[in-house]
Amino acid sequence: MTSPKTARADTGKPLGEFGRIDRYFRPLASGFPGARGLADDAAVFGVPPDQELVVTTDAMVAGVHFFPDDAPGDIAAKLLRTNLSDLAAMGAAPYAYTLVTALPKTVGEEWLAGFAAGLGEDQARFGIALAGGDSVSTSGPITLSVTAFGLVPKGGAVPRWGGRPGDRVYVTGSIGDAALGLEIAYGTLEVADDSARAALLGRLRRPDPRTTLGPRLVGLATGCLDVSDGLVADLGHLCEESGCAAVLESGRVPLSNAARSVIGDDPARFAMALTGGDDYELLFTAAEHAAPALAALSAETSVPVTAIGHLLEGPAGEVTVTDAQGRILDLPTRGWDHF
Ligand SMILES: Nc1ncnc2c1ncn2[C@@H]1O[C@H](COP(=O)(O)OP(=O)(O)O)[C@@H](O)[C@H]1O
Ligand SMILES: Cc1ncc(C[n+]2csc(CCOP(=O)(O)OP(=O)(O)O)c2C)c(N)n1
Ligand SMILES: [Mg+2]
Ligand SMILES: [Mg+2]
Ligand SMILES: [Mg+2]
Repeated sequence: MTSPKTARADTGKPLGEFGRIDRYFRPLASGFPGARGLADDAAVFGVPPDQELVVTTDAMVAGVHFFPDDAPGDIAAKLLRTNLSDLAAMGAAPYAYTLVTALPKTVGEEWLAGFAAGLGEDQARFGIALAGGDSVSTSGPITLSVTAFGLVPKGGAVPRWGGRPGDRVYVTGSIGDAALGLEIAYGTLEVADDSARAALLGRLRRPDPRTTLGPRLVGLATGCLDVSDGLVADLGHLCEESGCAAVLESGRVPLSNAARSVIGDDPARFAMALTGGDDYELLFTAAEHAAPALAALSAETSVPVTAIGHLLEGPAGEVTVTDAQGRILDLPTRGWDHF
């Protein structure tokens, strides 16, 4: 069903709530009939009979998740991608999303135009459409939330709690870039090499959700989640839910060239990489016999998959981090906690 509505003409006057929806958000919903042209009270969409809907919500607040003066297109990309990362962690393919914007009255149309353009680019990149949302004003900082809907074969969603003692622990891509990028953004880490600096800041601002690899883990991974709070903290979450413990061999944790050069032999920076979060890589477990299939999947999708440890019987949630010599590495924290 398509909406009879089209964007209003530009009259030069402030657009107001509905004018903004018309101009900036309606075009993002045009490819998705269930959005009903953003002209109805709600969206309506079905699910193919052999699939299930996977639903995830994440919010972002200026000053907490991004800097208030970050480019609006980057903010949009991070907002959508962090949610796509949660879909990937469930083994779900992107389908549709809803958007809540709570904006201070000082946020103008230039910001909104950049934000909507960023959403549009990523919608095309990841194959997802806007289905609806809400627009409110706030006397606080910019606050944004996306609810993402994904599709997974019935019964196939990969749980956090499927890990079993003896399983290997794997991570995609590389870890720590965003955490180092955050230190650069705060001005607490000096990086002279421009390309390393740009690479680390880039991973902070525009994470790379593993939307292609995630759905391929259905039936292969025993447990999975995405790394948002920090590698050690999130492995702890998987272990808590799986009722077991883990050993994380820190010497095996994949680092980008930029991260490796910035970390050097500084243990504090290495700890930052292991616990800083914002990675949006997939952290998953699989039985030992799945190793050849995972190697083939990694080659096929061009997404690095690295074995970094294993699960074992032990107190639920306990993560022992070892160094390259097998000694226990003491970390100041496991990861991000909002409270
Ligand atoms: N305010 C809330 N109301 C309901 N469920 C919540 C709330 N906050 C978190 N959760 C749920 O708690 C679990 C852990 O949340 P979270 O750590 O944010 O997961 P993730 O890192 O994947 O976003 C998720 O299942 C999430 O849906
Ligand atoms: C300005 C700024 N300060 C700090 C951070 C770091 N940071 C903020 S929240 C967070 C954890 C992930 O966010 P959360 O809301 O916990 O996402 P979820 O775990 O629900 O996916 C991190 C690492 C940041 N990205 N930007
Ligand atoms: Mg969350
Ligand atoms: Mg998650
Ligand atoms: Mg979190």
